[in-house]
Amino acid sequence: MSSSEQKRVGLLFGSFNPIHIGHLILAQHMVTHTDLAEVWFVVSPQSPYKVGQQLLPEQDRLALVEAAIADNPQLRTSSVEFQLPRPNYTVATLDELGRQYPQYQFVLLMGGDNLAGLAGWKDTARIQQEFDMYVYPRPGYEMPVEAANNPRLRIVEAPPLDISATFIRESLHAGKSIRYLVPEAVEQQIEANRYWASQ
Ligand SMILES: Nc1ncnc2c1ncn2[C@@H]1O[C@H](COP(=O)(O)OP(=O)(O)OP(=O)(O)O)[C@@H](O)[C@H]1O
Ligand SMILES: O=C(O)c1ccc[n+]([C@@H]2O[C@H](COP(=O)([O-])O)[C@@H](O)[C@H]2O)c1
Repeated sequence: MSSSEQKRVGLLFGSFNPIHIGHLILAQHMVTHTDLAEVWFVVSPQSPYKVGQQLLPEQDRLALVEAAIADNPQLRTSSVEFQLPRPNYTVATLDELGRQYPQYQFVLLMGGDNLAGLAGWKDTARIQQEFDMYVYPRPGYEMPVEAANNPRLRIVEAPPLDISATFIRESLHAGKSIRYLVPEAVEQQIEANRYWASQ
């Protein structure tokens, strides 16, 4: 199959601790306004940049992502990293997905904050050579100047959203509502399980 015939699938890697509408709007924007047929949310049990941080167990984070996208056929979850060594280096996951799905062409999706840290990732040069990357602007993060020199990188102009999982966890710790910051099904699941509850 030639590369022009392959289905293009966007991969949004993240801790999703928890998933929020920033992730969902990013994914939907990419599926609607680019050549991607699908976006997969790849839940990372352990980001190399979050070692030592308290994270909800990965199965619970995955369940929240599944609840968030259940009614959207263009969005999917992937738990491929659950079986891979930790911390989860994205290059290893991309190799594994390439082995499992040779029929797809994968594109990396990320927010501007992750692009700013990309130079410090494992095998950055190989990732940049082998994969197209679509970047969604994130308030507070300038696009690095080197980004302009990468022919495989595309900055997708999209409405910026100043929403983070950190803010959601802090709101829950403080006993504040997270209504509209996450889908209703996610809010209900968080409440029912008292994730990040104040006491
Ligand atoms: N509001 C947003 N705008 C653009 N990109 C975002 C936004 N929120 C998350 N992303 C992107 O989604 C991916 C996964 O992010 P992650 O799961 O770390 O969420 P987060 O909100 O940044 O979490 P935390 O606040 O816990 O660090 C990253 O590529 C990140 O850049
Ligand atoms: O491969 C790396 O070196 C690497 C370094 C930092 C982050 N990542 C991945 O980037 C994704 C978002 O990470 P984070 O820390 O913003 O939640 C997550 O899937 C991490 O595994 C990957």
